[in-house]
Amino acid sequence: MYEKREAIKVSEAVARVMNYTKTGEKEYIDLAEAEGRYLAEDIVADHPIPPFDRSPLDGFAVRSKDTEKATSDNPVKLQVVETVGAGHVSSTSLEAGQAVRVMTGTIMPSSCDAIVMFELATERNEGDQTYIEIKRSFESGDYVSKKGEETKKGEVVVEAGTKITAGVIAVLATFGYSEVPVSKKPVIGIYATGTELLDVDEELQPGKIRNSNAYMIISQIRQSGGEPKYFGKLADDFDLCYEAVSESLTSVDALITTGGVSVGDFDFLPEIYTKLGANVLFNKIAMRPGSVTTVAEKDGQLLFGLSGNPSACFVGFELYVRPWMKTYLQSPKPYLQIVKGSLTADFPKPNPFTRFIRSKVEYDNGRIVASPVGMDKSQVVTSLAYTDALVAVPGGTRGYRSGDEVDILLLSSEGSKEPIKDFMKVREGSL
Ligand SMILES: Nc1nc2c(c(=O)[nH]1)N[C@H]1C(S)=C(S)[C@@H](COP(=O)(O)OP(=O)(O)OC[C@H]3O[C@@H](n4cnc5c(N)ncnc54)[C@H](O)[C@@H]3O)O[C@H]1N2
Ligand code: MOO
Ligand SMILES: [Mg+2]
Repeated sequence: MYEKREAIKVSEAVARVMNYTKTGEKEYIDLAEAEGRYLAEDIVADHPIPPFDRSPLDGFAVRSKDTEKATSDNPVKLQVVETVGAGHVSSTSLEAGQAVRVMTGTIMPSSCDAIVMFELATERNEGDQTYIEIKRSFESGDYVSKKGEETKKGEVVVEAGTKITAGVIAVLATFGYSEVPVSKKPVIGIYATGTELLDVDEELQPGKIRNSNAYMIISQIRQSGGEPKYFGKLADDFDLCYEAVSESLTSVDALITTGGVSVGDFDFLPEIYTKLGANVLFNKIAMRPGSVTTVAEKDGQLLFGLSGNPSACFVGFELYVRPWMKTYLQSPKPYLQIVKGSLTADFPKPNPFTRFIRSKVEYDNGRIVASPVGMDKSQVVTSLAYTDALVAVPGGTRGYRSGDEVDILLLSSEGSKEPIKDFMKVREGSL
């Protein structure tokens, strides 16, 4: 029997999901494997950077007071008594009128307090002695890269929840993290439901289509920092689906199903949630695509019932699964980043529900513009290939014109700490 569903707002649906956040445990992994993972701890500098006063130039380490009187007419002459490369420590205690030849990165010789770059010194040999002439004075500290000038000991250099990029890896290596504390990846189970589904390597048959959603979701989970656990596809059979869903819950942090959440005769997810005794957080959202996206909770574990329609499934993941996963990974920015930019094409459809137009963002004269990438229907798959943003057209509007300023949800940005609020309306009347 068909049951009418109450549509809730997108912001409310996200908030209900986020009432069930968890954070992953900490584990240690090899630095070389750490890219793309999320830090489980603040990284605190256990030593200053630079760790010692050093020369930032190839040149000569000098005692500044020896250069006090140097001018172009009256150059000061210093004797070069040693050459030291980075990694070595000067063994000389300098006397007045002496200098040490040093390379970039060399620890400052103890009795020197300034660096004169090669370009500012004239070198000459007299017998077996080398001398330099300097035509200007140097202050104490001139051109010395001071210990701790970049980072003081005890400073937090990277915060917990940060995604590990090449730059973070450089910092971790600097501070000796051969093993990196990261949040365990949330294990997200996936079931694709539908008797019509073929495996990717199967020939098409009448009435059947290939299962694209499972592979799309696997990729979305990885992109959000999680570990997909694909259980396979299920034919539309209640007992089969119930058993499979109920059994899988023991081995995952959350479960995604795709398909079978609407009101069709073979849409079994709603009944499965009932039989499991799960609490349905919502089963209708005032959005397109993905209005039938359903989320249920059993003993604190979430079951994301994404739509079978590919675009609806894609959008449902980005809006509801992703922030939950990012919070598991301790990201301080779990929500989708929203920016304002202009639309490059008319979008004349009236919208009772908020519409998320699959789009691609680009920069035009320094401004962000979003171009819709294909047919705007829930069942469409091909437009997803170019989608890296969703343009939000709020419910109650009569469509937008090219050039209108709109809210753009960026899918390839790390995220935002601000939860989704109501989207900006350009106009309420007809075009
Ligand atoms: N009477 C009504 N009918 C429908 C409503 C409604 O409100 N009243 N909602 C429509 C909307 S909106 C959507 S979205 C779909 C959602 O359907 P389900 O989530 O129940 O998904 P299915 O019925 O299983 O499949 C829908 C569609 O998607 C294809 N599909 C399913 N799984 C996959 C997959 N893994 N890979 C690729 N494509 C998949 C499936 O073949 C169907 O064509 O319901 C509307 N109906
Ligand atoms: O849930 Mo459907 O995708 O809104 O079209
Ligand atoms: Mg259905």
